[in-house]
Amino acid sequence: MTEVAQTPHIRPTAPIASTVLLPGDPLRAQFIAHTYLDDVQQFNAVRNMVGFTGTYRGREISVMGSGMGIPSISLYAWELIHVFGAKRLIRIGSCGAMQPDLDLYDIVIAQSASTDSHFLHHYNLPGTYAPTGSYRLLRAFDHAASERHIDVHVGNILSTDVFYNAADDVNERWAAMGVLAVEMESAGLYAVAAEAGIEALGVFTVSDNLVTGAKTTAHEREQAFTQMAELALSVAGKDELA
Ligand SMILES: O=P(O)(O)O[C@H]1O[C@H](CO)[C@@H](O)[C@H]1O
Ligand SMILES: O=c1cc[nH]c(=O)[nH]1
Repeated sequence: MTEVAQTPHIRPTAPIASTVLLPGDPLRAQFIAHTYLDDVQQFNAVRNMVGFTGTYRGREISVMGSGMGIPSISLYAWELIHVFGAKRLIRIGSCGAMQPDLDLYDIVIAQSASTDSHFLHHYNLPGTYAPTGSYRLLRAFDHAASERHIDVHVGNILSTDVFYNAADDVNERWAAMGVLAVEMESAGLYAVAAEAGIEALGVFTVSDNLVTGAKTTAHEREQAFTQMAELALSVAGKDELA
């Protein structure tokens, strides 16, 4: 009998699709799987980092929590790619807007992800690497959004290691460089995907605005980011990306 591959963090009890949506919050993964996918099977429960596979408009798609921060998403992304054959990883996260004109629930797409993390140093490159999202996925998202008359903000975001920063001017300094919003994973995801030669993109719903102080609740962050989930599913379900 062939043994099913497993890792310290993923012990599959069902197939894993080649396209995986990755919200940070495992309960957001569960909500999306049960709200949108047909024939859902849970494939992972290790550490309660639940993952599910089902079909969306007939195409197999998985959705799994990535946890918070680059150390967490990078190990799940690495295992999904190198052990379970994932070809497209789409992060669907929440972000804090750094620009005043971004409203709660606006959609941000990370063309690139600046970072204050040291994670990229382990690639030992002779310069500063620029983590970049997949242009093909970005174009598909942009297209899907304009078909639905949804405005998206596309640009550079910050993937930070520090949610509660002791210095009080960091957000303004990144914002002055045109950075749209802050989250905590995409720079690591983009690097892991780039090294493996697969596609990745980070898409976000604005959960709070660091300039105006507006914010959503934990429950809204789990269950109310439906526009982003629907966009991601429509892109993941496209034949031309398979
Ligand atoms: O809502 P998720 O996808 O977890 O994303 C954001 O929220 C968490 C912080 O609250 C970090 O993981 C950050 O990147
Ligand atoms: O990482 C994050 C995510 C949402 N809002 C923030 O301020 N930071």
